[in-house]
Amino acid sequence: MSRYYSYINSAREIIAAYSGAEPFASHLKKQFAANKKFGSKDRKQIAQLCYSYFRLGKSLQQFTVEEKLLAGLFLCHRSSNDLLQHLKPEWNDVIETAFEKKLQLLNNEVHAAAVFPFTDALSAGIDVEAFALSHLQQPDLFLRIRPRRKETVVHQLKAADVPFQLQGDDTVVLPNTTKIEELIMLNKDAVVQDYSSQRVGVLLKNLPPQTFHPKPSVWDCCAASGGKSIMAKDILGDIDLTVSDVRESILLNLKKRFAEAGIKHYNSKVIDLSHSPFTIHYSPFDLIIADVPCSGSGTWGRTPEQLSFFKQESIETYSALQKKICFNASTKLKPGGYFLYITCSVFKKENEENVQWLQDELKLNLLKQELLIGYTQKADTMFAALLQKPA
Ligand SMILES: C[S@@+](CC[C@H](N)C(=O)[O-])C[C@H]1O[C@@H](n2cnc3c(N)ncnc32)[C@H](O)[C@@H]1O
Repeated sequence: MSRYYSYINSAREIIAAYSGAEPFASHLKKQFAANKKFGSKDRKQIAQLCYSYFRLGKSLQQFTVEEKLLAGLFLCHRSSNDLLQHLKPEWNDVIETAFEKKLQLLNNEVHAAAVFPFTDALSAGIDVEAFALSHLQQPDLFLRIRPRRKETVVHQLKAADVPFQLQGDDTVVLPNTTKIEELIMLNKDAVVQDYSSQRVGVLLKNLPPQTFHPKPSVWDCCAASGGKSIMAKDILGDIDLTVSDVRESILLNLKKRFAEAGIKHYNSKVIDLSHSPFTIHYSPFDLIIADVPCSGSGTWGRTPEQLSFFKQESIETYSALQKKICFNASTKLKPGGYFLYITCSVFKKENEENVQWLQDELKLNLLKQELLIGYTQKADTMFAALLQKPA
């Protein structure tokens, strides 16, 4: 059997063994670890086959897995590929051709509703066709340069001779394959942060700083590894920062990252905000950042297996959890304080419908809400809303 058939077989077996219970990246890692025969070139090719397959979502159901693997490789890539050249040369010959022409070659059977089947649940303002088909491309890697580190970062990227683009004042766009941790001091000089996530910062930049005495007290109540906290510190300057998340192991990652970022003074606590009551020191807060757990549907370009494995019923479960977290967190907001609600979801039940609930049930005033469209820029799509508690 040629090595190309062997790649196809391996990809087919790895996909067949995947249940959707964990991220596909973890499954793939375990499969490769259990199968030492794969060298790094083999792993790269097999991973590319699997990811391209998942990018097609529920399209081409009538194809065999082998045909779908090849179709994925053909549609999701724009440069010649040895495997395709060997097994489907007529497609490899036209791999650089316009996307619409490639779709025609597949009888237009790869279309929006087949790639992304949850279109009726989308937030307002999403171009269904463009959003769904954006999943066929791997998103870029984005960095947010930290204050006063631009020269250093640009110098290091130039010295490493990697292709990069500066976007706006402090965003760097890189190919997703860049091993950025080997090139710059991550977290000290720049953080890996999607472009849309960086745009949430605009809402923080517009807060009136003179209203906080002596400095803003901020609680990042779903902090994970602290991406939004580091951004809040970079934008708001000297803040009294409290971080919490549901598990200690998550906060351990945050502590490591904060040490690299030079953030020394903060309070941290494990809090499960789906339960009440709970205690937290230093409350009430001037600003609560609620970057809530969500479907992640705005980021499936990075986890395309979700296009096949996500269950629409989960949207309701996430929406209910988000309401609980917001209800509990908002009890620690000062009168006149700000509540920043964030998701990386494209579903209205997690976005504008929850913001309506925050207004109706928690009596918060909406200052601004925005769907942060990323699919036109090879970035994630997110949603953010800034609300204020009446004084
Ligand atoms: C979208 S992530 C936050 C990302 C983070 N703000 C950042 O910028 O890196 C959501 C976080 O909510 C946490 N979470 C999930 N359930 C929770 C709960 N019941 N109470 C508090 N946090 C929870 C998750 O552990 C996860 O870290």
